[in-house]
Parts: sequence; C-alpha cells; structure tokens
Amino acid sequence: MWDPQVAALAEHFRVVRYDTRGHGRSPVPDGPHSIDDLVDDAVALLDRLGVERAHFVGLSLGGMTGMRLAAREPDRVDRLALLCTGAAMPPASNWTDRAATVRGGGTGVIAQAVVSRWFTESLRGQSPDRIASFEAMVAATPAEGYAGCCEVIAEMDLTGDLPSIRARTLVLAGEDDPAAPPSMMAALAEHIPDAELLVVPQSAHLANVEQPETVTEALVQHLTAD
Ligand SMILES: O=C(O)CC1=CCC(=O)O1
Repeated sequence: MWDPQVAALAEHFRVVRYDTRGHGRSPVPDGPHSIDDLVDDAVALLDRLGVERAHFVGLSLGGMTGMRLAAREPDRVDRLALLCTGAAMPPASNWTDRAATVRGGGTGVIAQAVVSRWFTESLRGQSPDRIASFEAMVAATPAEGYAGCCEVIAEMDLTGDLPSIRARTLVLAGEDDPAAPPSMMAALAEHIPDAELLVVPQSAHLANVEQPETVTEALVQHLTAD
C-alpha cells in the first residue's frame, strides 16, 4: 500500500512497513481484538527493532492505530501522520455486518464494493488493471483476519484520546473519500492540539495511491520540517 511513498521516505528515514494482524503476511491470532491489541503489535515491533521513538504514518485502520499509539504511548511517537481515517466510524452494525458477510462467504465477496470506495470513479475508469490488483489483495486477505479488524473498528471510539495526542500531526484527507470524508478529518485536526489539515483533491480513500506525488511531498515536508 505504501509502495508509492517508500523510496522518497527512505531518502530521509529508516522505513518500516508492517501488515496489521490478520492481513497480508502477518498472523491471524484468535480474536476478539481491540485497538489496544493493534497498538501492542506496533509497540512490540518497535521493541523488537530496538526503536525507542518513531514517526508513525497510518491510513484508515493504520491511522486509528496511530492515534491510539500516540495517546497511550506518547514517548514512542515523534510525529504523526493520519491519512483517511477517523476516531470512530459508526454505526457499528456496518462493521459487524461486514464481518458476518466475510465469515460467511470470504473476502472475495466484498472486494469489489470495498475497492470502489478506495479510488475515484475517474481512476477506476482509467486503470482497471490497478483496481483489479487491489481487489485481488482484498480477496487474498484471510476472512477471519479481515472480520476481526472490522470488529475492532465497530468497538472503537478514540474521540476522548484526541486532546491528549502530543505529537505534531498531519491530518490528510482525500477530497472524495466516502469512508473518511474531509469533515471527519477536520474534526481530528480540530481536537488534536498540534494538527494541520490537508485535503488532497481528486482522491478517495487511498489518497496516497491516487495522488502519490502530492501525498509523498506532504509527508516528507511534515516529517522533516524543523
Ligand atoms: O475499506 C473501507 O471500507 C474503508 C475503511 C474505513 C476504515 C477502514 O479501515 O477501511
């Protein structure tokens, strides 16, 4: 997911990417899981790598992990970048219904609908092969891993954490993101004390993929600024 940014970030930083539990090449532990479990995973990874303090960049569920990490473990987070995410995503039934659907039929049955919210209609029309590769990625995600993370979002409300985030924070929204619209992102920027909001035009939920130059430049600027 971060392929478009990694080379530019690696010019400045040691870059570590990881798959959230239940996704990609990470294990699918028994649930139920909570946002604190996802934070425990991030802290365990930092500990394993001997990293005391890091910048954290997260999109969607990764951003939720970043918010909770920065609020719960303020000494471990230097700067924070939150992309296309929210402190809560009600109603919970959207997520518990989705969990039930994938447990019943696998992630393949939702792949097309999910990815249709990740990119604008314009990109979907121009790059069907790219869209197909993201649909394949969703369809390859273990059903239990995906469902367990849907339940994390269903249960999660980080609204009370926002004022205690000390990290300087970039809040980056996709202008056309139906999942985390700019109004939701503006609320994050309003309640996190040292936050700046950037709305990226012509992008939906995966703004970093659809507008890679704009997002990479914003991240490098945010993470390297004095
Ligand atoms: O895939 C989606 O439906 C969009 C989304 C919102 C939060 C999240 O983790 O994914």
